Amino acid sequence: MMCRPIKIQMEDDVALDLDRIRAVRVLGRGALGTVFLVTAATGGRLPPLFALKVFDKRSATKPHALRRARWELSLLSRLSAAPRDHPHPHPFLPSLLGCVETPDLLAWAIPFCSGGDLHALRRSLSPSDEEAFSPAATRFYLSEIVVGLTHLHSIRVAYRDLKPENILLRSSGHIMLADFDLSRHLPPRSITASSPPPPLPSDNIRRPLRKLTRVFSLGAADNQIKQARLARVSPAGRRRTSSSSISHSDAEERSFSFVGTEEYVAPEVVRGEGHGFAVDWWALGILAYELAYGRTPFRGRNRKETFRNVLTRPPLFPGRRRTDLTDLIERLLVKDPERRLGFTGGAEEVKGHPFFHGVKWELLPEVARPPFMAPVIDEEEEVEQERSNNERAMGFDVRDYFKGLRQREPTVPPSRSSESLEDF
Ligand SMILES: Nc1ncnc2c1ncn2[C@@H]1O[C@H](COP(=O)(O)OP(=O)(O)OP(=O)(O)O)[C@@H](O)[C@H]1O
Repeated sequence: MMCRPIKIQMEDDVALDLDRIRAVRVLGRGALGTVFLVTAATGGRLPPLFALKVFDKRSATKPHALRRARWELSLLSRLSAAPRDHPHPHPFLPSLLGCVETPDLLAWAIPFCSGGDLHALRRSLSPSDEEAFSPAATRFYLSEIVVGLTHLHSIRVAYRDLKPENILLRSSGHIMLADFDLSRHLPPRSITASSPPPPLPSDNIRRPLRKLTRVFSLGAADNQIKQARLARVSPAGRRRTSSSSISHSDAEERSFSFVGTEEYVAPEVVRGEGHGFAVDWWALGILAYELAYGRTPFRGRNRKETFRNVLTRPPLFPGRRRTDLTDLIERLLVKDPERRLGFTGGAEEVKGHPFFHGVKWELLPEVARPPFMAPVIDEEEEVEQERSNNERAMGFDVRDYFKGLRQREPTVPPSRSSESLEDF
């Protein structure tokens, strides 16, 4: 089959050759695509294992699904393009390893995160949802997320889908924000101040790694960080929300589409007022709450109740003890976006909150022992063994995977993705 590369701005050639890669297994299925663990033929520029997100053009009944897939790809390309002042891939954002388009598929490769996602990790640690991460672990993850958001905002991109399921964990234990199909470029006038990306070193660069305690000033209680083996738990499906865009003459400045995951949607989005970068700071508040307390603060019995809570209720904290974390959450969960932490001062304002006091932001990627490390996976070894045992039996071709799906479902019903992305 002819595979044609997508024209995107990259310094290196990123065209993937589907004849030279084999899928080992499906890593996950989302509203937009299926993600595979993939191995490439030896000798190329690709790592031995990587993730391949594949968008099946034939199963998408709505044109905006393809548009979203293309947007995600173009953003990844942009994140990977190395401007002179920031020459390495961002440590907490994915880099684009390659991409390919066929008449049926649009596929792109990003680094494989063997640690699963934060939602699965939290559930594996506390299945009852009662306990959650320690303050130190919460601070570590929030800090890395803030650095990722700082960079996105600096290139005028609002993420709009911050939630634990989209925070993947690399084998190093550091985070990688994933899933950018809901993100949106916001033109300058809508921008709340956001600082330029810090000159973070790539995690490809060999440097002496640092201990968590040298990057964070940890209190005694915070030192009780436990090592945990990660269970591969499928993230519980949380409904993503997407309904009609609200038309507005000012639409160039702000986004008026109604997207996100119910429990993470900001009040201004519920009210249909249009939104800017402050939606990400709101979502950071929800995430901070969920990481610390094991549940989101405004969840109701149904969508209507959740939204009512989002609009009217203050977050309530178990035990009512006031801490820097509860203060941070309250300031991020201010209903009026213009009074929300981060609106006026951007990421620097968030970083300056006392909860983050002592965080050495530029050293974060060098923390050698993050709170949780993924179990050492020997998939790479397995792949190598299989490869030497029997080259032809190794894995499967992603094109065959989708052909097989189509044969089993001759008339493809509207997919979950096309339903949930309706009218975007
Ligand atoms: N780089 C990666 N490494 C490991 N697993 C990954 C990677 N990227 C994605 N996954 C897995 O695949 C799942 C689906 O990926 P992703 O969220 O990007 O797809 P999507 O179709 O955009 O989903 P959504 O419905 O959230 O929009 C993720 O939840 C995750 O479990």
